[in-house]
Amino acid sequence: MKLDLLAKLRETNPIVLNAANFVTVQDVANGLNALGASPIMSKEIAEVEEMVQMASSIAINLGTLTKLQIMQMKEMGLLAAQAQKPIVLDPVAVGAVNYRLQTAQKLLEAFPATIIRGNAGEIAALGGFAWNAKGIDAGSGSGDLDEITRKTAQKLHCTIIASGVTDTISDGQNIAHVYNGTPLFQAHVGSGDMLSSIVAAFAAVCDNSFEAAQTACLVFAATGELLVNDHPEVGPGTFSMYLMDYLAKVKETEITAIAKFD
Ligand SMILES: Nc1ncnc2c1ncn2[C@@H]1O[C@H](COP(=O)(O)OP(=O)(O)OP(=O)(O)O)[C@@H](O)[C@H]1O
Ligand SMILES: Cc1ncsc1CCO
Ligand SMILES: [Mg+2]
Repeated sequence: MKLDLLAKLRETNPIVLNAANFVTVQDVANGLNALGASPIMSKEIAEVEEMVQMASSIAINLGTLTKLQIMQMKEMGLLAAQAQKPIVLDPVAVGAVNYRLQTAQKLLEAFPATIIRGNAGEIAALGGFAWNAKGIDAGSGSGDLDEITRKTAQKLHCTIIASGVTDTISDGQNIAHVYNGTPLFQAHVGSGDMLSSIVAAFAAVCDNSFEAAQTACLVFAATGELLVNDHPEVGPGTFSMYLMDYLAKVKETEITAIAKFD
């Protein structure tokens, strides 16, 4: 686990360009900013070229897509791939909405994702595995998440993160798990969107996408766990306030002290 990437991220302050969804856009921007990256959001195709040029990595979120936005996302992905900048895709609800699955597949035919971060229902859908996804939530399934994650990474030639109680990460060969977290992440809509953009921030400061993905998952999940340990009274509202505070101040040593991964 390369936790020293957190200091590198804060020193480098990488610009992360986001095609965000309109539900959680502010949490995504504030989460990136609090952690030490520099967020910028865009949905205008005319500015894509300049945006990609200035960005260190990009995060494409399918949460509230429109036909116009899909065109912009495709252009963003193509230009980022040409410039060899890391591309993170968050395939929101592709397990529940067929149009979204087809859109994600078309985008992935147009450009390669470096890392795809979704919940179990979303990753299973991309990999072609049976799962009962529920809207934006993971839903339920009985498949082996290690196998689903590894095979989906092989199929799509990228690093895959299947997040949840345990985050499962694979580059198609290796498998890693992050066991930290708190159920309050589920009570806050957009935890996954924040994680995807934070994955992009780590990918901006680390050439190895598998390592960047693991570190991002540990930093985010452990930060949530630390804040709940310090403030056991938090509910969904105060959790998200504290999450911003803790993303800004969390130290590598504090994460190391509670880290649970393999
Ligand atoms: N029950 C849980 N216990 C501990 N951590 C959790 C739990 N559920 C989710 N997490 C953590 O929440 C973060 C977001 O992952 P999640 O799988 O909930 O994304 P998501 O379903 O895409 O969320 P959203 O749609 O709200 O953006 C990850 O860091 C994950 O480890
Ligand atoms: C609730 C919701 N609907 C579309 S995107 C989104 C935020 C979680 O991704
Ligand atoms: Mg999600």
